[in-house]
Amino acid sequence: MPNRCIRPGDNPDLTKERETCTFDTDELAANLYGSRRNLERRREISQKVSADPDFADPIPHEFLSREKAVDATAKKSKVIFQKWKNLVKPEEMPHLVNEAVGIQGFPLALHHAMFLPSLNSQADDDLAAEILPRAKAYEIIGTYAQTEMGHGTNLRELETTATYDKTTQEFVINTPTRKAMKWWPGNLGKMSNYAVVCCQLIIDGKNLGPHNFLVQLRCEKTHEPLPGITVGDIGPKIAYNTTDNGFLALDNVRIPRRQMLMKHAKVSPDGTYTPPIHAKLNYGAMVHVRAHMIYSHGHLLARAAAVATRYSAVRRQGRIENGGPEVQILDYQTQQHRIFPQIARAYAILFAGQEVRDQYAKTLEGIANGQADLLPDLHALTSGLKSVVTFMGGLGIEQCRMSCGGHGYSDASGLPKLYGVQIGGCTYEGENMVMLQQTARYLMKGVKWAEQGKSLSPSIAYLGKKSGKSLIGLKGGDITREHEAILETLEHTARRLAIDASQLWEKRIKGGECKERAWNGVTVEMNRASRVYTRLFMARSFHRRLLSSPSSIRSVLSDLFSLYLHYECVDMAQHLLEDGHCNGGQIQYLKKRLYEDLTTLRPNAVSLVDSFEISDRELNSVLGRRDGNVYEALFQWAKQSELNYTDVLPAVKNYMMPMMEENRSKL
Ligand SMILES: CCCCCCCC/C=C\C/C=C/C(=O)SCCNC(=O)CCNC(=O)[C@H](O)C(C)(C)COP(=O)(O)OP(=O)(O)OC[C@H]1O[C@@H](n2cnc3c(N)ncnc32)[C@H](O)[C@@H]1OP(=O)(O)O
Ligand SMILES: Cc1cc2nc3c(=O)[nH]c(=O)nc-3n(C[C@H](O)[C@H](O)[C@H](O)COP(=O)(O)OP(=O)(O)OC[C@H]3O[C@@H](n4cnc5c(N)ncnc54)[C@H](O)[C@@H]3O)c2cc1C
Repeated sequence: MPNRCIRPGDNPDLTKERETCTFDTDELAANLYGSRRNLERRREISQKVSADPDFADPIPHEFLSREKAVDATAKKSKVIFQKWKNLVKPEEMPHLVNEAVGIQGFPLALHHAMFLPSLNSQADDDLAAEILPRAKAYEIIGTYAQTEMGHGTNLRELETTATYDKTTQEFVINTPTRKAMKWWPGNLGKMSNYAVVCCQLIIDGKNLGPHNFLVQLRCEKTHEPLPGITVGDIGPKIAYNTTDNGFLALDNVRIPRRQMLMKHAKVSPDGTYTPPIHAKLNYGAMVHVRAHMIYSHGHLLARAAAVATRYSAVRRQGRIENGGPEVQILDYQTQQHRIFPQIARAYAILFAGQEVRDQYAKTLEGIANGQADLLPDLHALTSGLKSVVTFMGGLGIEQCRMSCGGHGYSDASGLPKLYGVQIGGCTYEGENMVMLQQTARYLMKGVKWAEQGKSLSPSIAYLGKKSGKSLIGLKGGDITREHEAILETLEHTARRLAIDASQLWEKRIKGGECKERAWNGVTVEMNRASRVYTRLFMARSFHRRLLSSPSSIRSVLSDLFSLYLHYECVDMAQHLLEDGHCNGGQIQYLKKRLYEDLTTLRPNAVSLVDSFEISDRELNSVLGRRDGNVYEALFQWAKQSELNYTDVLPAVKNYMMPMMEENRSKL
């Protein structure tokens, strides 16, 4: 089958892998990216970025100091948002940014991810008309400043205040304590001159809760902080080090009334407050990022899987049979068991990410027409997905890293940085344990609605179904029926965990605890229920994609889906067994099927990651390069280390040599 990755001069092991492929890699890539046209555009952008001298890197970012890396990233960002701005569609921008600057952030990341979305969805018409054209034209750079040093999760206790002064029709924005300083917002430290700042709205001494305000932070001409504003960078982090996550203190800074984001909640000139149609519409920018980060985190896992798979095809180490040749490490069952589930999960996350983006768009349409009824379902789903996907992705990337042995520990592999970026997602946009509880709240309502025979939205329709016996392992050789049997078992498990958690909660309440304390006593079980609900959604979403896929890729997607389901079930075996819905024999059957899947997928493994269609530049990994010529490239990469600029380092000359000399002279 055609695999356009085959080229002369490639590592022969990798070429052999591509020759055994049983499907059209372009067809799968086109399906993944929505159409042939989208795939072609993706390639076009990759090629043009590589050819643009403005994006050339004299040395890899890994060897730059933080300051130089920030500088290089800003320089390229200017090229993107001036020269390239009109050459790509908005939906192509993330790919362009990944290609041109990489994954560690850039000066306009938060401008795009949260500043513009906040203004778009929360500013009233007047403010939007004034500020949006300027923000969209990059005349100003903005960010989203919500988290404080003392509070990130519990937004109700944020301390920054916006007190309305009727006499001047202004808000006075103030940071009352050290721990009330805004702390963490991306691009706040050095790049942004404006921010949407989340503050407690105070009118006539009454606290009306967190609301968003547009605040200018720096002079548009000099970029110096304005009077009353203290702002800076919070320092180096595990990753995202080209992002200036920042701190901000506001000392009674006055802004006009109309700079409150008043599309939903409003304050009139005389100080009358009008609440929004849904109390949490002020949190819209977070829902926006949660809805979009699923897909981008799927892509991070896809990259790691691509690196580990390609490298494992070219790396030869050890023998499986005595006297045989050294084998490709991809032939070890343990290696396949480490890596192939990550390929399947990456596809699953990407498919789910695309579905949830569509659901987000529909919810926004409703809100624009005054209807927020789809929001609770979306909030539950995005909260669950962001938590499950970031955690799964982190584990998956780490498995991929370890599967590359020593070279996986080197920045040359690209894997340590991928991991650092990925796990940031476990914390930002709501710490995972906290967001899973948001999902659980919705599930608890769903359990009650199901008991009362009320109609349920599609994502929780399973709560209203009746369980039959698990048919796993009992349906013979028909793969379609086996998929259905597993999905039904997952539905049962998700339902059972939600009902059990609900009963545990009720029991504690009946035992005399208040609802909230009782909740804290069952949150581990609540979060389990949320995870399985989310994993069920992901499995269903993958299944929908399989059923709608063209026949040319149906077979490979079905193999991948089988592996996905078998792996998920074995991973969740405890839940399947706990209530006796499945028995030990069925789990053994699932394991046997999983090991068969590894063998089935082996000939297509490299081609499956080729279909992620990630260019060498974007992948930024010596181990994962398309041509597989890793050893020479590793040496060339290491030679660029600044420690190699000279044969004898000053550190050696000044300390080690004198020490050795002194020790020698003592003899
Ligand atoms: C676009 C591309 C993206 C690519 C990635 C870009 C990379 C950028 C990198 C990083 C950016 C990072 C940015 C940030 O981190 S911004 C800061 C994010 N902060 C958080 O997420 C804080 C988490 N905390 C909360 O969201 C809330 O405080 C809370 C939900 C935990 C609790 O809020 P609270 O006001 O106390 O509400 P309740 O728990 O009492 O809930 C009441 C009710 O409201 C529902 N609800 C809560 N939130 C929402 C919401 N956002 N939308 C809809 N509904 C919501 C909640 O479920 C309750 O419902 P009920 O049970 O029916 O009563
Ligand atoms: C890379 C990165 C980028 C970020 N970018 C931004 C940004 O652009 N803008 C912005 O405003 N913020 C940003 N943040 C901040 C981020 O949103 C917060 O750190 C996050 O919401 C978690 O809040 P916290 O730090 O207060 O954690 P905490 O709430 O202090 O969490 C600490 C621990 O307490 C637990 N915990 C807290 N509350 C509960 C609860 N109710 N139930 C059970 N357990 C609980 C948590 O699960 C966790 O284990 C960023 C953070 C990171 C790491």
